[in-house]
Amino acid sequence: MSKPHIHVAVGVIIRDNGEILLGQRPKGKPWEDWWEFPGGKIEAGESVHQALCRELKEELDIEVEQATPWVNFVHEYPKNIVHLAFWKVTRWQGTPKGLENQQLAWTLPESAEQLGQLLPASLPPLKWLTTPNRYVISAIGSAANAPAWLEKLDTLLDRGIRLFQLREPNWDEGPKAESLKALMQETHQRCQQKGARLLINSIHPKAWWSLADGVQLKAQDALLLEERPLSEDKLIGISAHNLADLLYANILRADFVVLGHVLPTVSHPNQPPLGWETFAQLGAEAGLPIFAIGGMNETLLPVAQQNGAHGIAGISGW
Ligand SMILES: Nc1nc2c([nH]c(=O)n2[C@H]2C[C@H](O)[C@@H](COP(=O)(O)OP(=O)(O)OP(=O)(O)O)O2)c(=O)[nH]1
Ligand SMILES: [Mg+2]
Repeated sequence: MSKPHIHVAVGVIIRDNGEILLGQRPKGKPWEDWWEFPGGKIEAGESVHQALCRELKEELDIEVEQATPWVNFVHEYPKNIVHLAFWKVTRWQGTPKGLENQQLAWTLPESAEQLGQLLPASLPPLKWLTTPNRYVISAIGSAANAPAWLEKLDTLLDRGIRLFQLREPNWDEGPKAESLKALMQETHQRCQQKGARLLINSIHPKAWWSLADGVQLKAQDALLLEERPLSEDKLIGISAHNLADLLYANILRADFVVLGHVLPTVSHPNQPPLGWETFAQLGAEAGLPIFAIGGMNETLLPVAQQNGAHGIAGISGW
């Protein structure tokens, strides 16, 4: 017999200091005592947003004021298949109370598992939450431009950017040059000092990926792989342009996807942009956090998030 599908609206309620709210499932429900994000089943005729607001009122007595779609994630349990629509809730009225006699706890994502066992499908969001939401991509070109790049890097680190990508298809000595490797190592060291991460585009040698914090795979390079190419402690991003790329990112168990280009951009003048509507539709199928790329700048981060993005990525615009 085929398993039933359950559609659930889930609130990832986030305080300004990064803490999230978890609740312990009440006695008598399936998975009693396991920790989860507040939320519950979407009823017939309800939108996800309506279900989210209703569930958070019923379970916590809060009124949602600001919420954005984040990741739709499917998980197969022994008895059913759950479709979890994770939404970020960033503003609400009232103080959460356990109206179903459930225990509640505020915790940083990295400490959440100290509370006790979390539902299996609720573990991936803890890792996603540690992924920064602004992703800066290099375009340095040559060793002569290295001082200007390092100065820009320091400025961006000071501004709180915590995710970078080295991507130098047009490096004057070629993308495998020793001069570029040396600059990669200097860049990585400066990132490490500030707790930022540096990914290496897959046009560069594979040996560099694990010297840094992981890889950003071009879509066609991802398709050549059969499994996740690096261990869980590294980050894997995949550049996607269509639904097939997104689904393949899932198979490779990537950490996130960069999807675009969303708006017109000088780097792809002859290809039509996706636009926000298509971005949102495709993103809803990804099952992973998504960065919007193409014509982005920081003022567009809220727009991107309203359209389901985890964050924004780009070369210029910082
Ligand atoms: N709320 C929530 N549900 C989750 C999470 N992770 C996860 O696998 N689930 C699963 C467990 C359940 O099978 C389903 C949610 O159903 P539920 O029992 O909470 O639904 P509900 O609040 O509407 O409760 P009820 O009225 O049906 O008793 O989704 C999570 O983080 N939060
Ligand atoms: Mg519930």
